Amino acid sequence: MIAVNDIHKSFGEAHVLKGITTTFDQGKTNLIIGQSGSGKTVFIKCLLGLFTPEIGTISYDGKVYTELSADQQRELRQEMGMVFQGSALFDSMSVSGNVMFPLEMFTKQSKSEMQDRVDFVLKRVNLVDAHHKFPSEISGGMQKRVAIARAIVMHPKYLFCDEPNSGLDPKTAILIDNLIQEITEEYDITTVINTHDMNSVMEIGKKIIFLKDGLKEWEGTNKEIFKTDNEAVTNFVYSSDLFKKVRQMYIEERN
Ligand SMILES: Nc1ncnc2c1ncn2[C@@H]1O[C@H](COP(=O)(O)OP(=O)(O)OP(=O)(O)O)[C@@H](O)[C@H]1O
Repeated sequence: MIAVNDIHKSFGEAHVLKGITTTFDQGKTNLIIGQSGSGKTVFIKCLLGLFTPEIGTISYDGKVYTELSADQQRELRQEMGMVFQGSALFDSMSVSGNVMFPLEMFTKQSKSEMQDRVDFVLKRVNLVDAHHKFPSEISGGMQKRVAIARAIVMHPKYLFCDEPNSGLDPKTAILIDNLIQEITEEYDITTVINTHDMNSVMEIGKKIIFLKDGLKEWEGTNKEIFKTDNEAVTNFVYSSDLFKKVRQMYIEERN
């Protein structure tokens, strides 16, 4: 579990995060949503330890990041997996090489141990015949699977995903969402996803944090977001007529 307590982050005069308090539960897909510029990326970078909040604390299963030694912080960061927007694979490395990279960097495992683990995670993300291919030779959806395999290869306790569905068609996006949710539950990972995808909100939003102007405007589940009267949330989530109709039908069905 990650506990965030009143964090503030500024850049010069710009006060970007203005006191956010929340928790992200283990074994759940936790989503951060909000308009462009609301502070989602800065928030996820604070969770990754890439930015240090000036005020407030972030603790990871009871360990407060800023109270750890440099070595302990490094160890904690090795427990974090990251799926970057656009996958961020190394173009010059094969699929297998990309997934093996963190093991080569951070462990002293033998080549055959590493290969076994790579084979296991690639199989887990349903990529069996792609080991020797290069990123440019596989589809965007397959690239995401490789990025997920690379993010979980070190058995992370925490998984962060920045816009995991960007650039994917709706059907592939659903498959990737489902994969992230399955992996989160199967390995009991605390997963935090920064997303603009309303389908993800509805389908895998076990906990949703809505940021507005650097503050937590609302939090709840995907069931509760259907019913909320919070105007900022409804204007954002139901900005399209289709979603407005879906919400209306859902409310009528339940009355
Ligand atoms: N390194 C930085 N230096 C100065 N200002 C920054 C920095 N990073 C982010 N900001 C500012 O913080 C604010 C929030 O940015 P952030 O990227 O977190 O928004 P976001 O919600 O992720 O937006 P989007 O959905 O478009 O990615 C913006 O006004 C941005 O200009």
